[in-house]
Amino acid sequence: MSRTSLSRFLIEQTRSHQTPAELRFLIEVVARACKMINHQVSKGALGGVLGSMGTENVQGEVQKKLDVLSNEILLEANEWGGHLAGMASEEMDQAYQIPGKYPKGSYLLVFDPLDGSSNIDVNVSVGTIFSVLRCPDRNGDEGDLGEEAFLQPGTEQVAAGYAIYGPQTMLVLTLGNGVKGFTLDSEMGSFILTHDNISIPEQTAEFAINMSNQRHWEAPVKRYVDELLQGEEGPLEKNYNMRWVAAMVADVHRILTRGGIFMYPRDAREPEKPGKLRLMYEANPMSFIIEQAGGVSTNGHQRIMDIQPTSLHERVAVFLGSKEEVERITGYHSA
Ligand SMILES: O=P(O)(O)OC[C@H]1O[C@](O)(COP(=O)(O)O)[C@@H](O)[C@@H]1O
Ligand SMILES: [Mg+2]
Ligand SMILES: [Mg+2]
Repeated sequence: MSRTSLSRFLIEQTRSHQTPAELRFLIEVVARACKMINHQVSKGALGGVLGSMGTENVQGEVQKKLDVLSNEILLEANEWGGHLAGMASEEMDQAYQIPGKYPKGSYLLVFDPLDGSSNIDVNVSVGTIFSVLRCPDRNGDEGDLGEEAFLQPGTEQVAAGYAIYGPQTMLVLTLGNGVKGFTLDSEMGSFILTHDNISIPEQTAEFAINMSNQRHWEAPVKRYVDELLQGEEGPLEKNYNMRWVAAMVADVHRILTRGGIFMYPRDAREPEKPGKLRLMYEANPMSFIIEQAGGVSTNGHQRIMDIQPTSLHERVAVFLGSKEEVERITGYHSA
């Protein structure tokens, strides 16, 4: 059987003028970093990588050892080989400018180095999410690359992807022309194309939401989930199943595989924040992938990828997945 590795797929993309060589190298470097993170994650207690660092990130969340280690792996790999102007991450207060390289690199890399990190210590799937933007032309200004360069709507992404470290390790990627899934062949050390043209069914009977927050939700979300729970006897006239892995990567991966709707709405716990998930390095890359697979992604009011970010660590409400259900809950927000 002839197999297509990620490298071969990317070379073909470049040959057919769909992906500039520089972007190809950048994706290769990110994929290599994901393999290294996978290796660290899989060591578990044997590698002394479980547990917390005793530090907090800029968002006041306790950092796990693997959050910090994964961030360092991505930074180090891309600093030297990534064709980048800068990087930004969930685990860093400020954007990071590639030393001495600017303005050579044409791209910006934004990432959540380890998503679902509360799952690490209980041996449940986690992942890495990334998004690639073009570095804006700064008209010869060689000063510090500030946060503003990164504040681009999701529609400006040139690539997005995630790695999932689960029973199988996979890399799921979009370059803006569909979604491909690659499975890590750990004996060969290569990602192999196993899921060509991933597409999400328009209809679904499966939802994902953290139900423990129900009392804090806004009225449209309460109404929608109440209708889901009524099943065949309710207005939606079918029975729904529920799943919640507590790692966006794993919940989105399930939706790409068999459909579904994922919701992390804003709620009354922290009313000043418009949701829990981060726009730049969780919601935007996942929305790009979901849309490229034929799904829909909104914040209840508008398409997530149309939102103009105002800060690096901005949060957003997220409703994404199968078209019919995402459009239904989005409609309830304006009813
Ligand atoms: O624990 P909760 O509130 O259900 O939140 C789960 C959500 O939080 C996240 O874990 C946040 O990601 P991080 O682990 O990168 O902070 C999402 O992946 C997931 O959907
Ligand atoms: Mg995350
Ligand atoms: Mg994280």
